[in-house]
Order: sequence, then structure tokens, then C-alpha cells
Amino acid sequence: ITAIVWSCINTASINAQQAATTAQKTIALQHGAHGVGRRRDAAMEKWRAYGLGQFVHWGLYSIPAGEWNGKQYNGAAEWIKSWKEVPATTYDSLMYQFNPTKFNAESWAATAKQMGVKYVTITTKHHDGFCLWPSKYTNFTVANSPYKKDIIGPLVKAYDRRGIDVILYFSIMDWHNPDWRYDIKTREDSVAFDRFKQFTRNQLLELLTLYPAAKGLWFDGTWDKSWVKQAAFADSLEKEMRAMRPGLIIGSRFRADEYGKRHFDSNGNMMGDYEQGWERKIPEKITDVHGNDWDCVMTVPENQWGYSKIWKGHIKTTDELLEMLAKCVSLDGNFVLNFGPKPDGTLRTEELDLAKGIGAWMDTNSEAIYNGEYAGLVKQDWGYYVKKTGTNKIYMLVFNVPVSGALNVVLPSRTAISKVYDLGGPGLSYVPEEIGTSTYFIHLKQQTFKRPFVLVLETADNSKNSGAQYQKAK
Ligand SMILES: C[C@@H]1O/C(=N\OC(=O)Nc2ccccc2)[C@@H](O)[C@H](O)[C@@H]1O
Repeated sequence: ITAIVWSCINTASINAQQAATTAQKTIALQHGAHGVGRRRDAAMEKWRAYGLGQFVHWGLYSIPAGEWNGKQYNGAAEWIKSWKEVPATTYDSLMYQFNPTKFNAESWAATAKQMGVKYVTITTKHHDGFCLWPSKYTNFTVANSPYKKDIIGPLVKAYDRRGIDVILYFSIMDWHNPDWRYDIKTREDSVAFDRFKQFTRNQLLELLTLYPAAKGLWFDGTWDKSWVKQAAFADSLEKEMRAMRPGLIIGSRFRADEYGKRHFDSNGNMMGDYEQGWERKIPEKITDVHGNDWDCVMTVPENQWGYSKIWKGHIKTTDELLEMLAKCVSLDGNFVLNFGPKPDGTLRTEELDLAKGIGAWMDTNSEAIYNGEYAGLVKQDWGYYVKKTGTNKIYMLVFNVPVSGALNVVLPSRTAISKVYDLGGPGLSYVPEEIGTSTYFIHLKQQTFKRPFVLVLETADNSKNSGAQYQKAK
């Protein structure tokens, strides 16, 4: 017996040593993630519950709309200033054409409200450097356009008073500012970029001061070496902004740690409050999101954020976008759909139609989207599970009805379905057929469905009658 005991002790100690060596050693970081795991304060709990958001990309790029001197730009319309065919000064003179006479912040916000969005991310300044607010740190703003008036203020007010939270998009990269650098190679670069850093700090503090209702900042244009090398500056600026606006929400794209690691620091911990890497892509499974909050930002065409006259390639339909929304919420994320308003300030018809279609579905089914989280159930082909935060209510968002008409549900053992009903069909309920321990078929009552629909599962603990017999499979 002694020999057996000794061999067990030896095995255990060898396993412990192996575990220590394989576990990554934690690196001491000054400017890495400042928290591990999810923020649990009210502001972040609210962000986590949004489910559906709207992105708005609007600026001077909306005027050329992907075309220059009659030629189509192959990239994303909001990047047209970077096209070699476009002289920067000629692009910048578009400021003198910016006059969205039909712009109406209230109508944009009303469209978003009807669509069912809970937050909106609005471009204040994109990579081209044009500011949609009258910044006092540059002349390249709406104040010097024929339009003259602030765009951001009315938008914040119109959305906020409808209960839609506003997040301000801000591009660090600024092609208009002569002090912008892609990398810091010389003394001159360093002197210029120090001026640029102060300009950036001034504009961000200005935005937080002018628009105190804004709940967060969505940073972009932070991938170049010049900014990646500013770990200390960016960290201190983030701290300053958070101190100025308690509860402020900032994603993983803002800053790098002192080893240049972005989104996840050198110890693998996420920077910021939520992961911002899901741009035009959606995680496949829950392990892809590493237990973090995240949102997916999505375009209607393949890759156009700003208004583009011609939408090439596949244009996503209402049901495709609803399935993306369902998938995001089922995996603990939010889904943010982009709108690229026209230069006159109106929204394009295709986007208005999508907003109406999504809104109509949300009118019936939004309780399966808001305050939703990963249900922890075995994924089935028919669609997506969403669990209502803080309850045992589970929603089945059905997009693919099997030819059998029977939806398979596998629950954790000792859990039973106590009730099933259709969120959309008043009084339409189901009696599931139990075909194994905590395994069921829900036999749908109709054969064809034109739209995605939601069933509500109420579950109960049935550990007491664990030996329960189940109905003979029919
Ligand atoms: C929301 C989009 O954000 C951008 N760029 O996004 C990224 O760079 N995405 C990215 C890059 C590397 C990894 C993951 C995502 C911008 O250039 C674009 O014009 C648009 O505003």
C-alpha cells in the first residue's frame, strides 16, 4: 500500500510541475488590460443587454459615394481619399460642398427606434479627418461647410431622448492632420506626432465635454505603428477619459500594451470593456469569444460603410440580418448594422426597407433579443437558443425548420421542459415529446413558415423524479 501511495504522490507532483510550465508565465505589464473578466457595473450591464445596434458612417466621403471623375473606386467608399486618383487637397475641398439640406436627426432616430435598436455608434471623425462637430482644434469641420451647423449634437439629442444610447466613433488615424504619421522613424516624426497626440487628446476631451450623454467611444484607425507605440500615452488618456465620464465604455481597439499587443495584451487579457475584432464577421461558437463581451459591426453590402452610389455583390436581406442578430445574441454579443446616409442627409431606400423589416420582426420577437445571453445548450440545426438574463426562460429562434417538422431539444440532465409556446402565435403552445432523458422533439403544427419565429421554453428542475419513464417514441 505504501508503494501505491508514494507513486500517487509522485504522479501528482509531476502533474503539478507540468501544469506550471505549460501555464503561460504572467508578464508584468504597466499598460495592459486593467481588469480581467466582465465589467459588472450598471452601465456595462446595460450595454450587454442591448442586443441590436445601429452604426452610422457619414461624412465628406458620402459626396463622391465611391466614384471619382466617373471612375468607380474599388475599395470601401469612406476610404476614397486614400485612392491614388484622388488628390488630398481636392478631396478636402469637398468640405465646401457639404450641405445636407434634408438632414433631420429626429427622422434618423425615429427610423432607428422603429427598427428596435438600443444603441447607435455615429462617426464623429473618420480617417479623412473631417469633423461632424464644430471642433475648435481644426478648421476641417462642419462649421466651415455651407451647412455650418453641428451634426453630432442634434443626433445625440434625438437618439438619447428616444432611449437609444449613443456611442461616438472616433478615428485616431487622421489623414488631414499634417502631424499624423504611420510610424515614428525620425526626431521630426516624434516632434510632429507629439503635437498629434495632444490634438487627439484635445478632440476627445472636447467630445466628452460637448456631448456628456454619450455612453462610449468606438475607436478605429489604431493599427499603425505610430499609435501602437503610444502604450503609455494611450493608457493615461483612457484613464483620463474614464475619470471624466464614469461608466464610459471603450472597446479593445483603442490602445496597445507596451509590447504592441492589441485587443488582447501580452498576457492574453482583453484590453478595454468589450472585444471589437468582430468587424463583418461573427464567432462560430462560444469558445471563440473567450467569456468577453463583444459586438459585431456589419455592412449591408460586402464592405461599404460610407454611402456608395453603387452597391456591388451580395446585398444582405432582412432574414439574413435577423439570423446574424440571433447568432450574435446567442453567443453573448450585440449585432450592430451599418447605415451610410446620402450626402443630402436622407437614408437610402434599401436601408429604410431593412429597418422596417427588422423592426416588424422585432415588434413581435424583441423579448428574445433584449437582455439575452448564451443559453449553454447543445446547438441544434434549427437555429439559436437565447437565455433571458437572470431567468430560466429560454428562447428558440428558429430559422431552419427540418422536413420532419420536429425540433430537437437537448437539455442538461435533471432539467425538463415545463412549457413551450410560440412568441408570435397567441395561444399557440406545444406539448413536447420526451424521447430520452432531458431530450425532446417539439412537433411543429404547421409545415411552412415564411419568416423566422421564436418559441419560448420554460424549464424546470426534475431531479426529484430522475427515474421518470418517458413517452414511447411515436
Ligand atoms: C467600421 C470600419 O472600421 C474600419 N476598419 O476596421 C478594421 O480595421 N477592422 C479590423 C482590422 C483588423 C482586425 C479586425 C478588424 C474602417 O477602416 C472602416 O472604414 C470602417 O469604419
